[in-house]
Amino acid sequence: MAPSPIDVSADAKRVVPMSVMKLADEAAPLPAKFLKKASERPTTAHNVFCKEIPVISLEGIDSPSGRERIVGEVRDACAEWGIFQVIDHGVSEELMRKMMENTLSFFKLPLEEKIKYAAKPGGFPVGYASGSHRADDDILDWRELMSHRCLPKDVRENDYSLWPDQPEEYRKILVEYSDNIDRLVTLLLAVISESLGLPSDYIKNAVGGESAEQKILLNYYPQCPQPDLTLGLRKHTDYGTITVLQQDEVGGLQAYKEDRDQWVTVEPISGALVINLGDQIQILSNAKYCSVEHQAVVNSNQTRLSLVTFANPNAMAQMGPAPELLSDSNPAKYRRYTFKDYLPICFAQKTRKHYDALVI
Ligand SMILES: O=C(O)CCC(=O)C(=O)O
Ligand SMILES: [Fe+2]
Repeated sequence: MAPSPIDVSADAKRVVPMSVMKLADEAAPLPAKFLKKASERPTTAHNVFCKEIPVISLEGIDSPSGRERIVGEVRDACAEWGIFQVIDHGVSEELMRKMMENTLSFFKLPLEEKIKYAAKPGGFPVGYASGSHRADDDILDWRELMSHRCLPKDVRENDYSLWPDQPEEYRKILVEYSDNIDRLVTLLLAVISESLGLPSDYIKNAVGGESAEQKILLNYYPQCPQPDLTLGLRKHTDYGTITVLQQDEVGGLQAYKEDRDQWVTVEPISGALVINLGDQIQILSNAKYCSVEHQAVVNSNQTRLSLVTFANPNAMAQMGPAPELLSDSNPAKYRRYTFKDYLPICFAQKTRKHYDALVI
């Protein structure tokens, strides 16, 4: 008997047990595999937006007074929120729109086509997955995802077999987007360095300069028959340096405001990009800044897309609190490590606060 077209390998079968998009079309009730524990279910709706999360214009970054304002606003946003939005950031709205269109076209392909790019289980997914990319997950997330290793360039070039050849412009647009977001990341790392009183190139150098890693993750959250009982993406912190997130107009990204014990929903602002601090900034800043816990909620009548760029250190980068920030009154809170050793901690430990494993 000819193998079924989706039966591409034992690994792929484990990673892509079903299409969440297809389940969404079949409507209620929510399959039990997606039922989150009561303590993990959403408490704030996808469309109740928090107006306090800072929105920072990067216009004027090249003038001394503009830069001073931006560094000050970024310092406050990092210390108070760990998440903020940027506008006037130099990534064109046309490119952002094309990325959204291409991503949507990819997810609309038949499952047989998407599964050609199925991610292997374990670690950070590379390729397509649905519900979860972990082989051992009991409760799944209500999302499909597609993910690519984009930088450094030699990694990207080795990875093209997992880059779809349709829609036609997918690869070209993704490369352009990757390069544009990388420029923005370089700028933001300079501003964050300055906001900590460090030289502009400090963090960029600490994470491996031009050898730093970039991954782009595309999330598709179908409409969900019972959104109160599940999540599009469970709560976590991002393990890398910083994350740049483009979301559509639906809303669903939520950040946990620890001092208020409250989940707040990030308002979708056309043309804006959301910036999340990752664990590496928390550790490098010796917890002056914190990586924010966040999650994605879903809703019953709209699908949602988010395009997420992770700027991570190079695997061999030596990470730890910046010695320049330490003193007798501010001793190191975390031990030093090689970034490649951080990932197994993240994926072995099912808790969200991976950096706890490094606390001195
Ligand atoms: O879709 C979102 O808004 C959140 C995505 C996210 O946090 C992630 O992919 O790490
Ligand atoms: Fe995240």
